Amino acid sequence: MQTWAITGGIACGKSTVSKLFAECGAQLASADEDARAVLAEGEPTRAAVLEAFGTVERSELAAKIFGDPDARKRLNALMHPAIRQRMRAVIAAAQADPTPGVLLYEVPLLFEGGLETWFEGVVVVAADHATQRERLLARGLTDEAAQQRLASQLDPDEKVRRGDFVVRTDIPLDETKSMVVAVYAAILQSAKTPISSPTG
Ligand SMILES: CC(C)(COP(=O)(O)OP(=O)(O)OC[C@H]1O[C@@H](n2cnc3c(N)ncnc32)[C@H](O)[C@@H]1O)[C@@H](O)C(=O)NCCC(=O)NCCS
Ligand SMILES: Nc1ncnc2c1ncn2[C@@H]1O[C@H](COP(=O)(O)OP(=O)(O)OP(=O)(O)O)[C@@H](O)[C@H]1O
Repeated sequence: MQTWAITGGIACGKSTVSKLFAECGAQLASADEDARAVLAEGEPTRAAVLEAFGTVERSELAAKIFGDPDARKRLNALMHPAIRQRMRAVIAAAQADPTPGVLLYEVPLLFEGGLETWFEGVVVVAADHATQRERLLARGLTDEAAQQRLASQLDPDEKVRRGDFVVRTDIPLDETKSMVVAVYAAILQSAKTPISSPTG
């Protein structure tokens, strides 16, 4: 199975676009879900975060880290090794799976963490800055909290430059869907051709 990453700025539409790829046949995994899993009851990372931050409550952690780069670095240092361990296991299982198809891993901080080399290619989900901000405000974030979250990640335009394919979401959903169908076909097409075929 091929292993591809999907990334993009906050609220650019990674989850929505991933679901559209799943409708095309892709299997999905998510580093955000891995991040939740390592904070589950009984996980060593949960105890370490609780000790360092006094809480594992998501909104409280968000309030502590998005406006404070040092705190964010400390949380990343506690959580990222465990998240990466889970990711490696999922990727290894997909690589060992001879079934044709694509595993698409949603990794918000792919380029920030230098993880793009783990994958055969990268799809970047993009929306303009105004759309991103609008979506964050619609989720109930204050203007300040939205700005902090936007500032805590690599510039989305830079992500677009580094991707193999781009899917835009600041356009009507039907057009986004058409882009996904075209990109999925191109990913399948890009599968490495065997050096020799059974027919020689
Ligand atoms: C701080 C937490 C508890 C806030 O949870 P909350 O439910 O409010 O947000 P959620 O997890 O849905 O994340 C939303 C988006 O925020 C952005 N984001 C999350 N963590 C970070 C971070 N450390 N640095 C920059 N952006 C981040 C990503 O774009 C992510 O998709 C949570 O984001 C977290 O555990 N972050 C640390 C782990 C991490 O780096 N996760 C990103 C995927 S590896
Ligand atoms: N053309 C479009 N394509 C995708 N999403 C769209 C489009 N138009 C509007 N949306 C909306 O934009 C929002 C994108 O949110 P989504 O949760 O997919 O983003 P995300 O990048 O996964 O967020 P986060 O960074 O918080 O994990 C959804 O509410 C979706 O309905």
